[in-house]
Amino acid sequence: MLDNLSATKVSGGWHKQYSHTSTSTHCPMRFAIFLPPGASQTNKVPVLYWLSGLTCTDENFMQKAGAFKMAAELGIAIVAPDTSPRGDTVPDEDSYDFGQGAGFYVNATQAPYNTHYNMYEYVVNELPALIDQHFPVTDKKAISGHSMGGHGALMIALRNPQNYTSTSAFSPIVNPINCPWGQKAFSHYLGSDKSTWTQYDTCELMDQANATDHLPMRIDQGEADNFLVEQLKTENLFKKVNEQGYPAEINMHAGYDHSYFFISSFIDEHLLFHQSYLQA
Ligand SMILES: N[C@@H](CCC(=O)N[C@@H](CSC=O)C(=O)NCC(=O)O)C(=O)O
Repeated sequence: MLDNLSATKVSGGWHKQYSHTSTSTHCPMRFAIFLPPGASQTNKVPVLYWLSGLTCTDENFMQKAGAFKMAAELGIAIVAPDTSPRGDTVPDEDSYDFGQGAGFYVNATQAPYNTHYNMYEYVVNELPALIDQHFPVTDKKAISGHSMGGHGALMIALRNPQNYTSTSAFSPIVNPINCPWGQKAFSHYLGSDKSTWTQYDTCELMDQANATDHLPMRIDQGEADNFLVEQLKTENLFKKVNEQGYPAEINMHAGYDHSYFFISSFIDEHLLFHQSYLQA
């Protein structure tokens, strides 16, 4: 059952927030959806799933990205889930890069995280089924995200190419098994056996991708991003894309940092990129 928390008209469409009890994360989960003008059961629209980064909820992208005007024009719905399970019964840690707000889009295997921290299952299966059931959407889906959410979007698209028409990311963590954010999260959620980590690593997954499963991919990265060298490791993705001949466009931008100022500067280009595949 969906509980409607808010409904706000914007750019001729509607921004709505919902809560529901999740079978994947065993707690109430919140998500937001933008429905463009005219979306109805007789005029279904494609969906862009947006995965946010560390510390975010369903609200950061919706309030800061400035995506509604273009999404309304193109007739694309946008769905933004929360970034982790939440609540008093959900294990947490007093840090911004692990625990609540930092689910890393994996299915945790280690106690005490494995009851609730199943964001991979939630984003890949449960949420799209819920959206398909309750909203006027077609079966065309794209997936995008920022930072930890960029990792989630690319990784999920690489593992489930049949589910999506295209994928994109802003400032993604592309090689989490080799950066401090990823190593901290994966060691707690997945345990010390690093062979279980590679299934959630974009660079590793690129090595395994069949050419027939390649998806159109776009990445935008700010050159003044404080996290670029230590955490995001975009250069490792450049190498993989070249080695594998993966159809990814990686755009570096002088002067831009890691913030939503950067995302809002290029979100229209990402929506237009996805539009060309969603409407094909
Ligand atoms: N130092 C910050 C780190 C948090 C941060 O920068 N979060 C980013 C995502 S980082 C990678 O996933 C973000 O999107 N923040 C929300 C926003 O609205 O800008 C801290 O301590 O908070």
